[in-house]
Amino acid sequence: MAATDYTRSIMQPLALTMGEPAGIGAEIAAGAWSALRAGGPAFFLIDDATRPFGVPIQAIAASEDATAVFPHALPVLHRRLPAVPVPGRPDPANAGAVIAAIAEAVELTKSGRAGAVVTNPIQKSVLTAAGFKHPGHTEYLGEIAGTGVPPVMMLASEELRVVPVTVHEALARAIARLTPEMIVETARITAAALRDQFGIARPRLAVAGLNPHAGEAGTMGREDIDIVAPAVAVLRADGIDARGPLPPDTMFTALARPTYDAAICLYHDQALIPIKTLDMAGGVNVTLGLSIVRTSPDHGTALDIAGTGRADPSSLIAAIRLAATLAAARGTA
Ligand SMILES: NC(=O)C1=CN([C@@H]2O[C@H](COP(=O)(O)OP(=O)(O)OC[C@H]3O[C@@H](n4cnc5c(N)ncnc54)[C@H](O)[C@@H]3O)[C@@H](O)[C@H]2O)C=CC1
Ligand SMILES: NCC(=O)COP(=O)(O)O
Repeated sequence: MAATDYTRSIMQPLALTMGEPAGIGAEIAAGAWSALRAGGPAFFLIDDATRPFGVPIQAIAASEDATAVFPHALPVLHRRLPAVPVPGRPDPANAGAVIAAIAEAVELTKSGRAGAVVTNPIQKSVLTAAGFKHPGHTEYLGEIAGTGVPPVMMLASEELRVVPVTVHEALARAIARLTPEMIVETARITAAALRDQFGIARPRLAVAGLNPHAGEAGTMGREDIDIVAPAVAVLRADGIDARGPLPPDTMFTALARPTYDAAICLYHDQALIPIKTLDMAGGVNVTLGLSIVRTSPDHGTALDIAGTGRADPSSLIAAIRLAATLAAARGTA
């Protein structure tokens, strides 16, 4: 599904954040390095270099050192963690370092010293308890790398792209505050990104309904008539190839998926359940509407298996490859 391919020779190294130190971030970073060291895009990890990684690592002093080190060792930009990480047991004492790694990766990318940001998963509740004001990376990145439009979450795999209009909030609140304008703005940003970053000349958008059978002509809820249909009309008047509201239970079938380039969904799980069910290992989270390229694996911190050696690095590898491709297309790599 990616529009262009990356070439290591023209790449700035990608900045990979530590994520939750008690999660699987270090393990999947090591797995991704093993898979990519012989020819994939070079990256460096912002993390505590004194931790065990299970692969050869080399502490680097600056991002510029990463590409030469990468074929031989995982380059680690050393940032000390206050508390020694224990797999499966997040320590709020490390929250500041986790957030600082995200901010540093963004600064390195903005200043041209890294090609893109790839984030390892964070334990959102731990950061919130430590005072972090944002519910996730997406919202934080909108603040520190925004472009004047809301940041938009897209999850992309070979078979499907999904975009939730509302993201990290209670379902009841998401439905209560949904407006046609929110759908239109999200869909416009998505269409622009598909055209400019993914190389799709005339993106086709499928807009999900909210209610069973997209409201069944208003007999199962009026939101599809009052909120979703007017948004689709505005998009079509704009010249965007948008359809909907579509019955959400059938729009992700094998027959339906090839008929659109992205599904605009109304809430987090309407978007993420189909893509994770189809391809948890190949799905990538990419933030649209930023001044930089940012991708992430589609999964979370997996505290239940951290430290067991069972973590699959496939989604992180896909995230690194997509970041490199998008950065090359933007000319930042
Ligand atoms: N981009 C990010 O920072 C994200 C962070 N999260 C956070 O992660 C935390 C845990 O979330 P959960 O809902 O439990 O989802 P999760 O994805 O961490 O785990 C769900 C299940 O999938 C398994 N799993 C996940 N990744 C795996 C991998 N690479 N290899 C093998 N098995 C894997 C886990 O072991 C678990 O059984 C939460 O705090 C959540 O907010 C979740 C998604 C994305
Ligand atoms: N479920 C996806 C998710 O939570 C990712 O959030 P973000 O940290 O990338 O904003």
